Amino acid sequence: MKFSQRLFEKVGDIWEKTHQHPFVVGLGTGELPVESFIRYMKQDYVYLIDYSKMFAYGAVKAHEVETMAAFAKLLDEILHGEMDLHRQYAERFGITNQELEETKPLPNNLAYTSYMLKVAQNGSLEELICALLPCMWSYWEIGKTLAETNPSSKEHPLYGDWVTMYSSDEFGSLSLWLIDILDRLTNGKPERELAILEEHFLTTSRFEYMFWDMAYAGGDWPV
Ligand SMILES: Cc1ncc(CO)c(N)n1
Repeated sequence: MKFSQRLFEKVGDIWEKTHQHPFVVGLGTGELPVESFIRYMKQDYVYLIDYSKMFAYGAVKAHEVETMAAFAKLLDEILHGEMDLHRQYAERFGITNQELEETKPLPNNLAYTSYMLKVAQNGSLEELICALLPCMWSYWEIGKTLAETNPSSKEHPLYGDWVTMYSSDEFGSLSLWLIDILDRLTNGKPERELAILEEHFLTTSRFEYMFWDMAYAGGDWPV
């Protein structure tokens, strides 16, 4: 079995719960309260600033020039493509770019990005990919599922752009590219090393769920 298949099976229950989360369901039906979406968009913007740095670290950790170039290109695409979606949404709500950038991360967001960046700084390329992959892969799964189960969700006046971006083949190709690198790097690795990689994938899959929960319900510092 390919290692990516093993990972996918390992997090099956967590990802299923993510698909059933009221925030995710509400994005598809259009019934998500707008306050939750605004909180999500602001939190996700500062998340993406750290997330984009994962690709900079990817270029540092890569073993081949072609892989370095692909990570560098993706860094640029996140800063100018994916984050444009958030800037456009913000503009509709009268939120400036400065306000977006100055968003204080809520505890779950901070914990999530700190974990990912720690793995990127201290770990191997395989570890970095395993910490990063649930982000893009689970979003693609969500985008595709929403577009399939609610065919009109891509047309929704507010959430349609979100569903369109994350269900796209272009976005999906990022996951497929990382999955392919990971399967090549892990081929023949001892179980001891694979278990560490699996743990990163499991941890960031849990953080993904917690991010939806935070976006939906808040979850500020208790004191
Ligand atoms: C929290 C989170 N995970 C994944 C993605 C997909 O890039 C995103 N924008 N935000």
